Amino acid sequence: MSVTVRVPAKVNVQLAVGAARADGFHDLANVFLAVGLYDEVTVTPADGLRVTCEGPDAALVPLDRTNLAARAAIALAERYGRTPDVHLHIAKDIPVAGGMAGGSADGAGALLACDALWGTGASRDELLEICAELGSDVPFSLVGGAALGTGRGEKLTALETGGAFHWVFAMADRGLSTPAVFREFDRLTADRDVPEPVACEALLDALAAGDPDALAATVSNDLQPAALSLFPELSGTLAAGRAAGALATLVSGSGPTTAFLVRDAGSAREVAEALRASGTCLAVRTAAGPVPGATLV
Ligand SMILES: C[C@@](CO)(OP(=O)(O)O)[C@H](O)COP(=O)(O)OP(=O)(O)OC[C@H]1O[C@@H](n2ccc(N)nc2=O)[C@H](O)[C@@H]1O
Ligand SMILES: Nc1ncnc2c1ncn2[C@@H]1O[C@H](COP(=O)(O)OP(=O)(O)O)[C@@H](O)[C@H]1O
Repeated sequence: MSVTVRVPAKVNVQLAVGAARADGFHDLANVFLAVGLYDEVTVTPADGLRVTCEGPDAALVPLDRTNLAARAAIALAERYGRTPDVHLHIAKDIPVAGGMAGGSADGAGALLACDALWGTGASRDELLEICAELGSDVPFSLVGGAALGTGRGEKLTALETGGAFHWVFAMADRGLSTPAVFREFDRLTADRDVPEPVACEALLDALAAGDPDALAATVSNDLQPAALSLFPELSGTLAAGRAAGALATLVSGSGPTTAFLVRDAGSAREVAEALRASGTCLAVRTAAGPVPGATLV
C-alpha cells in the first residue's frame, strides 16, 4: 500500500526582514502565496528508509537523511515510537534551491503521507509543530493558500484572497543558498538600523480584493538586493519580464527564481513566451495561486 501527497510551491508577495536574532534567524513578515507548481511525495512501506527522486532537477536533491522528506519521516516516527521504514519517492517539479520552497514542500508532503500510512492520529497542531522543527517554510507548505508568516516565518495566520493571481516564473541556471542570501542581507544592512518587519496593510487589502494591479503596486522583497548582489544576472531577467508587460517583477524569496505577476492566463502565456525568447533564464513556467497546501491524492 502506498500513499501519495501533492504539495505546491510558494511565492512570497511580501518578504519584510528584520535584523538577525541571537539564534541567527531573522524575524519576518512573510506573506506567502501557494502556487500551482507541485512536487508529489509517495510513501511505501519498506525494509529501511530510502529516498528516490525523479524530475529535471533530481540530480541536485540529496537522497540521504538530510533530505527534508526523510527528516520529516524520521521526526514523525520518533514522536510515535516507531522506525521510519519507508521508501519515499519524490516526483519533483519545483525548482531546487530556487526560493520556491521545494524542499519544504517535500518535508510537508512526506509528513502528511507517513501520517496517513501509519495512522498516527496526530492532530493538525502536532503536524504543524513538527513542520516548524523541520524548517521555517515547512508549516506553510502544509497549509497552503495565502498566509502571513511571522517569527521566522513559521507562525501562520491564514489570509483572505478575493481571486486567483496569475504568475510567470523564470528559473535560473544555478541555485542560491538561503543562508548565504540572509548573510548578504546582513552585510548590506550592517551600517543601518533594520526596522521591525510588518505586513503591509495595502498588500493584504489587494490580496483580499483579488486585485492584481493593487497587488503589483505593493509587492516587496527585502532579500531582493541581497539575491541580486550574489546573482547580478537576475536583473536582466527582471528587466526582460518588465519589458514584456508584467505588472510586477520580483525575486521569489531568497531566489534565484524570478516571479512576474500578470493580469490573466493569456498575459501569462505572452510574458512566458517573451521571457523564453529573451535568453535570460533557463526555463519558464506559468502558475496561478492561491492553491491548497499538502493534499492526499
Ligand atoms: C527565504 C524564505 C522565504 O520564505 O524561503 P526560500 O526563499 O529560501 O524558499 C524562508 O525564510 C527560508 O525558509 P527555510 O528554507 O525553511 O529556512 P530554514 O531551513 O528555516 O533556515 C535556513 C537558514 O536560513 C536563514 N533564515 C531562515 C529563515 C529566517 N526567518 N531567518 C533566517 O535567517 C538561517 O540562516 C537559517 O539557518
Ligand atoms: N526534498 C528536497 N528537495 C530539494 N532540496 C532539498 C530537499 N531536501 C533537502 N534539500 C536541500 O535544500 C536545499 C534548498 O532547497 P529548496 O528547498 O529547493 O530551495 P529553497 O530553500 O530556495 O526554496 C537544496 O539545495 C538541497 O541541498
